[in-house]
Amino acid sequence: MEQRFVMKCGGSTLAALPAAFFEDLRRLQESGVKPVIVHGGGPAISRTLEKLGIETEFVGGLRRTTEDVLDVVEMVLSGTINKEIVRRIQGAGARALGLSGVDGKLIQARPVSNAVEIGHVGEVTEVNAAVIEGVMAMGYIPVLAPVGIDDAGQRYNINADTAAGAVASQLGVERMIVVTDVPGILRTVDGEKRVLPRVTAAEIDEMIASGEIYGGMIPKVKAALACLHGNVREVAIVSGTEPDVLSRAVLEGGVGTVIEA
Ligand SMILES: Nc1ncnc2c1ncn2[C@@H]1O[C@H](COP(=O)(O)OP(=O)(O)O)[C@@H](O)[C@H]1O
Ligand SMILES: CC(=O)N[C@@H](CCC(=O)OP(=O)(O)O)C(=O)O
Repeated sequence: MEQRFVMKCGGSTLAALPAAFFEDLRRLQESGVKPVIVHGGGPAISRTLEKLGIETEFVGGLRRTTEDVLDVVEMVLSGTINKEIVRRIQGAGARALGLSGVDGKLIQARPVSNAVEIGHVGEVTEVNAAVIEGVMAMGYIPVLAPVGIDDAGQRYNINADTAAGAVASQLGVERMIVVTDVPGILRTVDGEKRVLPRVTAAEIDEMIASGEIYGGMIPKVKAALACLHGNVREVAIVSGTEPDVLSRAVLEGGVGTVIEA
């Protein structure tokens, strides 16, 4: 079986991911499935900025990224977090290769349209799929930090959901699994919070407008809607602490909230 998928691993859930999560990933890889990981690390970036006394703020869900902030973003994402995930995968007995979007120009980017206001934040223009595929062909799980680069060598801070969606599109995988700290998109029905098993683009628009989808869930649903074309036919938003969540989401489907093309 040759089945590929992109997994986005959110900073909100990294510390809570049990060893069993990475063992599940190893078993999937052993069964012939090829994962590509794109990770976040927003909370760790915020903690480090705070320790260094550098102010940080989010504008429309994106971190305002000055030159000083960019240094910390790269240090934390491409260094600490990227290597932590690589170590955990290796600890589970699988092979992983950690890279950022700067390495081999894996994630090429340009400034977002409101860059004057929010600084060095990027949007993806191109993903070097051939190198990612080469890493997979060697039997390694690519682990990508969402720092992008342009032809002039400028680095960009890219939201990890956006970067994962772009990687999924360009690799043409069938599924993207967004691993986070909630079991899916929640909606209050009869005073009770419930996970929506499926959600349409129209419902997403409605829930953003009503404030039922807010904060860090907004870039996830936007990235999902943006990548659902071509081969990408399903994005699942799942919790990383549910047993065997990855293998169930990849092999069976119907886990967490599913957004379909
Ligand atoms: N409708 C919703 N259902 C579930 N979570 C939501 C919803 N709207 C907003 N959220 C928030 O989105 C968060 C996940 O986004 P975020 O904290 O950015 O995670 P990550 O680091 O995994 O990207 C949840 O913890 C929750 O606070
Ligand atoms: C531009 C922008 O906001 N970049 C994010 C990159 C990390 C990220 O997206 O991490 P999570 O997936 O854990 O939220 C940031 O600086 O926090």
